[in-house]
Amino acid sequence: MIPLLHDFTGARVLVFGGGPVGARKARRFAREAEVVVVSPAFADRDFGDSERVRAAPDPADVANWIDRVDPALVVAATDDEAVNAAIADAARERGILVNRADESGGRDPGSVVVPATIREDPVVVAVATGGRAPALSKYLRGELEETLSGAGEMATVCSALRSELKARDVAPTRRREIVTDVVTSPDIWTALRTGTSNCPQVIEDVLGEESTTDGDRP
Ligand SMILES: C[C@@]1(CC(=O)O)c2cc3[nH]c(cc4nc(cc5[nH]c(cc(n2)[C@H]1CCC(=O)O)[C@@](C)(CC(=O)O)[C@@H]5CCC(=O)O)C(CC(=O)O)=C4CCC(=O)O)c(CCC(=O)O)c3CC(=O)O
Ligand SMILES: NC(=O)C1=CN([C@@H]2O[C@H](COP(=O)(O)OP(=O)(O)OC[C@H]3O[C@@H](n4cnc5c(N)ncnc54)[C@H](O)[C@@H]3O)[C@@H](O)[C@H]2O)C=CC1
Repeated sequence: MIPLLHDFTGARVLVFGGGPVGARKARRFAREAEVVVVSPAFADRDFGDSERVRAAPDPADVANWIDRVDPALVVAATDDEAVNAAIADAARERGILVNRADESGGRDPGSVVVPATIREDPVVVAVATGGRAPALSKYLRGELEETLSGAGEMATVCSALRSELKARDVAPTRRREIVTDVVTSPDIWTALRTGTSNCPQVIEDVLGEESTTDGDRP
């Protein structure tokens, strides 16, 4: 399986199953997509900003639901294996992505695994184990959260710095050196994490140093 980032803005996601797992997937996709959850019962959970429809389609009905909702992705999160299998078949026949929550390895074409995710916007890190060990994905997410602290702010600094350097016609090789120095500087990481510096301040410091260096050149 190959990790990709998929933009679900304006897309629909159809979730079958209103248990804790269906709720978790609904919350996740509702960040961007229009989510519809179909289930005979809904656990007392947060389903995010999703539409809930009370129904218990049998395996022969799921294709009709998919055709009606016309989703980009279908999630099979019921506790009924025959229903989940029918959902996967119907999605595959229609070329729609499918996430089966009740399956680990041996996945079919078009199937999607939902990774454990760390967000430090705009930085995103996803962890998966090929479906083998979801508990490990969850554990590693916890570990990585600490490592990634400040990465969002660092991304903002790099992006603004690149624009500034381009605007000043700094040569591409020199631009790369400067950005690499910033991103590998333990002092800047610490300053961003502790809030003792911020994006405009870092950029002012770096550009100040760069113009001094320029001035020193023969
Ligand atoms: C294949 C996959 C399909 C998919 O759902 O996309 C899948 C499948 C299954 N999960 C099962 C169990 C558990 N899943 C979790 C947790 C998470 N599971 C997630 C993803 C995935 N789970 C995909 C693979 C990801 C990968 O490659 O690693 C996470 C990362 C993302 C999310 O779901 O949002 C989320 C953590 C989110 C976070 O906190 O960051 C926990 C831990 C807990 O609940 O505390 C347990 C109990 C402990 C255990 O069993 O490991 C079972 C057995 C059911 C049974 O029979 O009992 C199956 C089915 C099977 O394995 O056959
Ligand atoms: N991917 C993951 O992280 C995990 C996956 N699982 C798997 O996912 C499945 C769902 O997990 P839970 O939410 O904990 O189970 P659950 O049993 O609490 O919920 C299942 C939901 O499916 C609904 N349902 C039953 N028949 C349906 C139908 N025909 N159409 C639509 N909805 C229907 C039920 O009303 C219930 O709301 C489990 O059977 C298990 O195999 C379990 C734990 C974690």
